[in-house]
Amino acid sequence: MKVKENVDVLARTQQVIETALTTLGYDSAYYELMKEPLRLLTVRIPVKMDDGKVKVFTGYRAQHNDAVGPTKGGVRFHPDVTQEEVKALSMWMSIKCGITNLPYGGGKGGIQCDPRTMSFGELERLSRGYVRAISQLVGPTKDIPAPDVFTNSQIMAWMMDEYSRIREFDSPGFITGKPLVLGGSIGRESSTALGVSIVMNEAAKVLGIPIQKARIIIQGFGNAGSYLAKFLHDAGATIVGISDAAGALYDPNGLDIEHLLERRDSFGCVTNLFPNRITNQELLVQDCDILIPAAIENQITEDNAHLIKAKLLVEAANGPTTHVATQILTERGIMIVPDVLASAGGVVVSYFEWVQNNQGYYWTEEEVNERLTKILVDAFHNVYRTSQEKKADMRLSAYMVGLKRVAEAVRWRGWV
Ligand SMILES: NC(=O)C1=CN([C@@H]2O[C@H](COP(=O)(O)OP(=O)(O)OC[C@H]3O[C@@H](n4cnc5c(N)ncnc54)[C@H](O)[C@@H]3O)[C@@H](O)[C@H]2O)C=CC1
Ligand SMILES: O=C(O)CCC(=O)C(=O)O
Repeated sequence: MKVKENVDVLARTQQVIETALTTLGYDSAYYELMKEPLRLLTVRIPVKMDDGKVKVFTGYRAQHNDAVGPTKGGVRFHPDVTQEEVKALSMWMSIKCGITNLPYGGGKGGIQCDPRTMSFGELERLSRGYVRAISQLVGPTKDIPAPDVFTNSQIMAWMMDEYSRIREFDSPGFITGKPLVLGGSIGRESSTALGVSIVMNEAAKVLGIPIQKARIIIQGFGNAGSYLAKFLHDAGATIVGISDAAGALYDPNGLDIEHLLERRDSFGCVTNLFPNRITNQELLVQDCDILIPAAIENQITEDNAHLIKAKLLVEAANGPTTHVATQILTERGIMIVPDVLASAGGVVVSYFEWVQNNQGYYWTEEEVNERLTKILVDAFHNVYRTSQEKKADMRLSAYMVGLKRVAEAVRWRGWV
């Protein structure tokens, strides 16, 4: 009987990190240091619920490596959050920051909860409780959180306010993804999607796919997926499929994106309004030129990789494709723009937000977009060139580019 592939995100990340460091010629001590976060904090957060009862939530904050600079990465609120997932997510952040030359290492946080079933007040108390629990470990020069799945600018605002109260001074640089009036950056909300479209354009040029004629499927209709649908639709592409946690919609003639954007709820759900929806798994194997997973991990596995019809897979989500699926798709000649490159636009504009907070001087939309575009176009070509030179797949190449920067900082500091 065939053994099922191990889809554990931490194990597969460690595997690629080890291969990347070995290929780059670093000795095993570098891998020993980087195969786990330097620090992982687990916290228990008591929250008074609206019915008067206390519910205790589990949360995490992982700091993968701070040799390059303070750690940086989002906080997710999701029922499936685990310690292993948060660790892997923090490692991916180190690689993203390395690829884009940001002065950060990787961090990530998460709370096991379902914000879709919680009131505004309960969410505020949970967000503030999380900050109180992790406040010793984080800060504008230590570790800077940001939004991720099911967290948004309101949650960032509560977290920033709680941190400022604890420290007794206004600390906008503690967190990014804030509302503009509290020191947010123009363009942060749409930056992950804009970044995906920038690197996708570069990949499409390499493959000779004209975006205006491309048929595109996007899995996930939240922050990343919905802005992406808008940008690509506005650029003339045909969005033939979208999905959310409730299911998926597919129309080979193109979906009415404006209507779907108007009807989606604050958790990125809209397909529940349509009786003709299909499943997320059915959507992924429909006909298209470009497939963009923008939801959660482990969506493309050994079970469906051989059925994918797209010529280009652009990973807006973190970790959507397993190790075996990466091999199958690469062998089939399908180009993968890996998560650590494709979804880096968010952290790049978060960095711009932090710089603006430190300066107290705010940039225009043109300045943000121009700088973001330059960083990501360079990053794409650096990773693509590495893949050609080393005859490596795009994921391994991205890990090599990102980890080299971390390894060099580790070496100069004399840690290894
Ligand atoms: N928001 C950001 O700045 C960044 C987000 N990302 C990644 O992009 C992906 C999406 O994040 P956001 O758009 O921010 O989150 P979001 O919370 O705004 O949207 C999540 C979307 O995924 C859908 N979803 C949730 N569970 C699902 C499931 N089991 N099956 C199918 N769909 C499901 C939701 O319905 C929603 O449409 C995540 O992997 C995240 O880590 C990466 C870089 C930055
Ligand atoms: O904006 C940030 O600092 C981090 C975004 C993030 O969590 C990610 O890229 O996965």
